Amino acid sequence: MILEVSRCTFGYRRGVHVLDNLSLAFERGCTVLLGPNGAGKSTLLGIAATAINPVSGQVSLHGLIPDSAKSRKKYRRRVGWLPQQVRPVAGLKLREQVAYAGWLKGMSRRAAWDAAAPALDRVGLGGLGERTGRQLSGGQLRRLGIAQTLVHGARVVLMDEPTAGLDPHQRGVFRDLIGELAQTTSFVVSTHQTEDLAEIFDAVVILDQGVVPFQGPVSAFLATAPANAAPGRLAEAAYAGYVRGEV
Ligand SMILES: Nc1ncnc2c1ncn2[C@@H]1O[C@H](COP(=O)(O)OP(=O)(O)OP(=O)(O)O)[C@@H](O)[C@H]1O
Repeated sequence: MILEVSRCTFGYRRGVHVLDNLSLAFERGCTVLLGPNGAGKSTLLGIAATAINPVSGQVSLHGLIPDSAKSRKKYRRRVGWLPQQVRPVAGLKLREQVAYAGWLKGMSRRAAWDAAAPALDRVGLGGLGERTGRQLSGGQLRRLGIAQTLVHGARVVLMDEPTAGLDPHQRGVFRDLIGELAQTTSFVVSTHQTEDLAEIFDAVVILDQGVVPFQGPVSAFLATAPANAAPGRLAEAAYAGYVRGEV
């Protein structure tokens, strides 16, 4: 058990809870977070990243609870977050942007600068360190976002729809990268794309209207697909059996 969300409640409007007393544990490895639009996936990832404070409940990483300035800083270095939009920082070259991300997480300038080059290498952007973020494609920008989490040695990286809007080739590049990085880093990835699920992920969590109707290994998830489901669409068919639709 690595990243735990315990009895978390949160709503954007008074009296309307997106998550209500939700408890969930993400295991080591790659977990895909599925659910319909408005299910609360981004909210859950935001809480796990400590970008959103729940009204009640807490998160923890290997028992580390981010409930003080010091523990929050430590937690945020270990838990990276890739929000839906990775924004290039105006005027910064890629290595500078990655180093800046490390510095924001509390690394010294020197350590962040030194760690930025290998982080860019790991995501396949090593040769582009002199470019600025504005010169990158959508897929390269997502990879830059991952480098920004690797630079400070995140053990878990939370990603919110990282492949949305990417063409099939870039999706493939991204999938291969996650496969490689998963040797050393755990991932929780929210997505609406169910194809190729078994190739990338170890576990599935489904969130629907703030509750979790399924959590378990990919094989157990696919086994719940109806017997008449087409072989290439098992994940889609299994998913359809759990969700009630848009909120
Ligand atoms: N900043 C906000 N202010 C008010 N309501 C919000 C805000 N962000 C999200 N919501 C609402 O909270 C609910 C959960 O949204 P959230 O973005 O967490 O869902 P999601 O599962 O990530 O959806 P999607 O798959 O469409 O990205 C939705 O009803 C949404 O309209």
